[in-house]
Amino acid sequence: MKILIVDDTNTDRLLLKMYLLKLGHQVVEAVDGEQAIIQYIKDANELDLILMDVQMPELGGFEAVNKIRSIQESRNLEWVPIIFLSASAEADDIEEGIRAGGDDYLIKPIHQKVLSAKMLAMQRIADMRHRLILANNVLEAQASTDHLTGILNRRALETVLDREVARSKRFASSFSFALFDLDHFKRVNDEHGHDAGDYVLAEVVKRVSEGLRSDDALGRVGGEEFGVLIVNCVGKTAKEACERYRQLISEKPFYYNDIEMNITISVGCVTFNVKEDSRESIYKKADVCLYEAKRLGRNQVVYKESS
Ligand SMILES: Nc1nc2c(ncn2[C@@H]2O[C@H](COP(=O)(O)OP(=O)(O)OP(=O)(O)O)[C@@H](O)[C@H]2O)c(=O)[nH]1
Repeated sequence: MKILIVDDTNTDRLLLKMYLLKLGHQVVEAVDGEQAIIQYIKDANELDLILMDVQMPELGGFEAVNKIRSIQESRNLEWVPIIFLSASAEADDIEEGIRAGGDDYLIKPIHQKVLSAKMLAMQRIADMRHRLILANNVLEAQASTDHLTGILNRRALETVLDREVARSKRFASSFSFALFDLDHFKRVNDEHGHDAGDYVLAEVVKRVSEGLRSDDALGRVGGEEFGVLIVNCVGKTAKEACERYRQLISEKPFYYNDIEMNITISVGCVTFNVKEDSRESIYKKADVCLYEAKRLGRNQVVYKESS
């Protein structure tokens, strides 16, 4: 485990450090409450345990832990178990420590056997926490991914759009947003089956992805409808980017088993107006352009400066 020891008494801190090193743990040190807070902010994602002395000058252990817990909450940092170390065995002190945000309390001087037994228990908690963090990462990735194509799903694309809208408003910069939809896709399913349709959807994503720049984001917003956030790109250049996506789909046929299919897309694109647009308004405007592209005969791009 990576353990933060907080103690203003050098001998206590060094003795504890030597013992923990002997048990195979990694140790970082802080000599007072303030340093402990700084160290926690720096290492929150790596720390497995904090051992906190209670009686320290300036910022005492209880106050330091109180602050650590509120920083953890407000900055959404990792929870780390905290054990207080104190010469006082008073029930009131133990109660105050746990209320301040500590998870356990050891009375000094700490018997080596008690310490090593506690470390064993903490190791189990640390292992469980790591497993939970890993499982959570997997779940988060799954919750933001479209299963069929592997790109962002609608919810995740909206989150990316929200971030870009906020960035644009802060820096008075702009971006463009495109919605595209496969033309007469129902026919693919009807004539060649759902598997062929699924293949086409995945292949469309592959081809359009080739035309994206690294900061752009592509997401599947509906059955056969996709959204593209085109960053730092407005006007003629945005329209050209959409033309590129359109051509990547129409320029060569799709093959599924021995079936040849000619696929096209219609694209609606708008540029974000910093003064008046929101995520919802730009989405609606792109949708109106897409509808226009369909109405004009499909396989084309309709681009409008947002006004
Ligand atoms: N294979 C497959 N088909 C899907 C999926 N999601 C939606 N679809 C199909 O997409 C088709 C959409 O049909 P429509 O909304 O009529 O649109 P369209 O045929 O593309 O016609 P236009 O958009 O007007 O050009 C329907 O047949 C849906 O079943 C999917 O995940 N896989």
